[in-house]
Order: sequence, then structure tokens, then C-alpha cells
Amino acid sequence: MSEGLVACGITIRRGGVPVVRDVGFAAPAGRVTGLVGPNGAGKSTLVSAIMGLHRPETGTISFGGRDLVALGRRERARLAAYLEQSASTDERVSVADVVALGRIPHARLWSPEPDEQDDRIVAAALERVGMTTFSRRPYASLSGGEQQRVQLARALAQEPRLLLLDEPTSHLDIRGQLQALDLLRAEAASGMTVLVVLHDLNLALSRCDWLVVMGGGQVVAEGTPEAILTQDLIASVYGVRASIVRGQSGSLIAFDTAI
Ligand SMILES: Nc1ncnc2c1ncn2[C@@H]1O[C@H](COP(=O)(O)OP(=O)(O)OP(=O)(O)O)[C@@H](O)[C@H]1O
Repeated sequence: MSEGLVACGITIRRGGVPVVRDVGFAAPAGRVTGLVGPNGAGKSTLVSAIMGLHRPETGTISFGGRDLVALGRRERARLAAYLEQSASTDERVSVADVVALGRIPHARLWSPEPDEQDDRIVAAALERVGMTTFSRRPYASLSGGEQQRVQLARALAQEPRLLLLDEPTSHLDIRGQLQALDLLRAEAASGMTVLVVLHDLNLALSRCDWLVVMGGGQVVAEGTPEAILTQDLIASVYGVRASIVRGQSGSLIAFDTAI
């Protein structure tokens, strides 16, 4: 397996407080890695640091053996796409224009206008998220879930080798959630490294190849979902009593009560 994303000894302060503390993990290439943990665990801070939005006080972050922290903005954007928790976009533009933003890192300096290839990539990305018929609509006129699909298309249009997504399914209905995760799995199968922050542990259990669990700014577990999403872990990290129901088509977490 080729080397994907590797973080070692990452500490990040926000407002003077170390909210990510000595974090190390790996997200293998060709796999969907889920980053899970309760509110405030430090997931978004960690992911945004991978994109250079917060500078770690200590530690290293590499992708394919290259130091990501040292990369310039344009170089990083050609390598990695980031779907933020609440992606903001100038809402007066059309859906196709929003997706075309994903092509900016690939624009040639001497001819910055999108060409036919860009148009094809934008159209293909819209089709992959089922939003082709919305392409001329004003972005602002879309529902929250539709906007989230368009933002996913923007990230795909960037043709990244590393895709970071912070709660990309928070506005999606159950079908949309499964479609989005299956789309990420298909991208990973063609070699992309995918790191996705999720709150839905059943989605993480059924669709992620690898999980990193954070709690209190630290990584508390890392491994295959089946191996690490145990009753004890859910109780200690989330403070929730749950049982794991093993069925023929996989396992399911049945949540009982907050402890
Ligand atoms: N400017 C700041 N000053 C102090 N603390 C901050 C600041 N910004 C963020 N934090 C804290 O950092 C911690 C980690 O936040 P982060 O957004 O990374 O968590 P998260 O795991 O993504 O949470 P959620 O699941 O709620 O999105 C939180 O406790 C948050 O309150």
C-alpha cells in the first residue's frame, strides 16, 4: 500500500489552550479513514491544520512522504481538497460556478480561464453527486443538503490525491449519506486518500476502512471500525451506553442512553 497521510506528534493551541495534544495517526492511501469523536475533541482543528489553516506548535504532517506543512498554498491545493464543516461561498453565483472553483489550483498562469477540459470535469463532478440538473441554479437557492452535494462536487473537481471532509453528510438524508460515503469509497478505490470527520458512528462502522478516534484533544484509538468501536470505547469516549448488534450484513450500534 502506498503511503498516505501521516501525522506525528501534532500539538495545536487555540486561544492559548492546547486543543490537539501530541496527536499521531495514519490515513492510508486508497482507503476511507473516518475521524470520529465527541464535540470539542479537536477533529476540525486537526483537519484544518492538515490544510495549513492552523500551524502546529510541534509535529509533522506528511502526504506521500512530502511535508505538507511546508507546501505553498497553490501546491497544497493541487494535492489536497478540503470540504469544510460549513463551507462558505459567494451565494450569488451559479452551482456550476461553485464547482468550477475546484479547478482554480489547476489553472495555467498564462491562461486562467476555464477550458473545455475544466468544463468536462465540472460536469462530471456534478453528475457524480446527482446535481446535473441544478447546474444553472443560483447556489443560494439550494437547500442545505443540495449545497452540501455541490460542495462535494467542488472538492471532486479539484481532482485531489488527498481529500479531507469535515462532516460532509451533516445535511444529507439517509440515501444521500450512503451515496456520499459510497462515492468516497469509489474515489479511494482509485487511489485517493480520504479522511472524513463523521458523527454518525453507524456510517463510520459500515463505510470506513479505518478509524481514528479522538477524545480530549488526543487520539484514543485507531484501527478497523469493527475492532475499535466497542461498547467500552463508546462508553468511555462518548459517555453513552450502547450495544453492538452483529448481523449477517455487518454490525450495528444500538444506542441506549447517556451515562
Ligand atoms: N479560539 C479558541 N480559543 C479557545 N479554544 C478554542 C478556540 N477555537 C476552538 N477552541 C476549542 O478547541 C476545541 C476543539 O475544537 P474543534 O472544533 O477542533 O472540535 P471538534 O472535535 O471538531 O468538535 P465538533 O464535533 O463539535 O465540530 C474545542 O473545545 C473548542 O472550544
